[in-house]
Amino acid sequence: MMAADQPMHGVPPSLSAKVVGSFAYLTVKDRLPTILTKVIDTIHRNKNKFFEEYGEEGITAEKQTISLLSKMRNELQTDKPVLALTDGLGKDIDYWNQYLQRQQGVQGDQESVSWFKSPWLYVECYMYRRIQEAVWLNPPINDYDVFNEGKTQSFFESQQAVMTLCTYLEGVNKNMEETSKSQLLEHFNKLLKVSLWGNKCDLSISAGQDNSQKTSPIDSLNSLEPFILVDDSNMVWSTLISAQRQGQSGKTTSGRVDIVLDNAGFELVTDLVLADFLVASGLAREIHFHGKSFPWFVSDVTANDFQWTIKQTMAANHKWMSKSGVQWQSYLKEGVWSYHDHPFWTLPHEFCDMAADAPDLYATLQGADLVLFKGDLNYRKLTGDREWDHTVGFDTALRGFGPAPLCSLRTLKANIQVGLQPGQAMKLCSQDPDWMTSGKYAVVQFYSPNSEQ
Ligand SMILES: O=P(O)(O)OC[C@@]1(O)O[C@H](CO)[C@@H](O)[C@@H]1O
Ligand SMILES: [Mn+2]
Repeated sequence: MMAADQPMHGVPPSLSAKVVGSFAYLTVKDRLPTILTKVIDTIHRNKNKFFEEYGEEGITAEKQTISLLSKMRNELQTDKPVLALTDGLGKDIDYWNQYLQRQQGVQGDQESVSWFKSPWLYVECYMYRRIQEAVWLNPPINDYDVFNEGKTQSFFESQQAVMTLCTYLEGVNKNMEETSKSQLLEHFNKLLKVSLWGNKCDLSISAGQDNSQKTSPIDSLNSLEPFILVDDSNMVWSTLISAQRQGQSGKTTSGRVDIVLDNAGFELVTDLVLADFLVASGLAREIHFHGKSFPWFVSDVTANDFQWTIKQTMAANHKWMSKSGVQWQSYLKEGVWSYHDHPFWTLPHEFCDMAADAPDLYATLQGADLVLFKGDLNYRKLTGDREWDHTVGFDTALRGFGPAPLCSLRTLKANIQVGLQPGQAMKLCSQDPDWMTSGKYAVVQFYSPNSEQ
């Protein structure tokens, strides 16, 4: 395993809070402590609930969890060394602690692996793992999701947009038989872009503030088009088409699409709608969703969020929304859709380490005809969260990661972006200095290991 920031020929250094004034620095200095404070506040506000459920034991657990979290906030703010994990509960402990040791090896003995001196990707992931450690160490509240309130609220606040989207989906699916290939392509493009822009709605960039979708997601697409900096959607389409095979009976079968999910709330609904369309249109035979095994980066999808969202959609008092929910539930039941999680998704590793460090997950992804990676954090892990030149190819930044044809659907919320045209970044910088971190711009960036020379 390569630890982040390891000096390697031709590979740029990791983004880090050690660059004072950088986005990484501001995140570690301001956004992460704000998120921690909100977590502490949420646990405290739920004190009565814990008491009602568990009596005095619940209160003791609440106090101890808060005390561990305050201690961590203090370590962060005073740039203390990153500590080894001690909960002994997760299957991931050895990976985290080995990663810390390697990081120490990279930085050398003179400099400690501390919050502001280490790679941003590492310390940011580590904070979420330590939040989970604090919760896990404190039964009986150890299955409490500290981000649940924000995720459910963001779902309810996007109701109007969800209804619009499900109504649109119904219109598309109802006429599927008579749909020409060019109309199908048009629908595909729209729903792929809806899923792309759904990524604007994460709660980590806003440090937990409301960031839900209020306007019609379909109507906004045209005006958002100029903000897509790289648009490889035609390659996603051709990958799906070339995965289609003629069976012996003359029936066409299509490929398997894996979606590496990002946020719950509106973004998840956009992903489910896209997945529904892919299956209903015959562009995909099977969808595998990949989520997180514990609460992560404020709004990321866990198994619980996934099931809850489908149940809520089914129970909605809106004809097309509930119809969609019922359909999704039956796709799951029939195995056309499936939900998976793997500890690797909640490790700090760059994806180029996956083949060596999580060979089982790598092999799973190799079974897909197309893997869609949602969101900013997945993009950071795809590209290693490094100071790449903006004109470096996506394939170069992937550094050998390529289990299957893949595509990143990401709105830009961290200062990393590869695969741009010469001069494109400079122009953006002069027009809009925050272009990499505001979530206003997006990319649909594709790579296929099959097209390697
Ligand atoms: O992966 P997501 O949900 O699109 O974004 C997660 C995110 O908000 O978290 C970090 C902020 O701290 C940024 O890297 C990134 O923008
Ligand atoms: Mn996220």
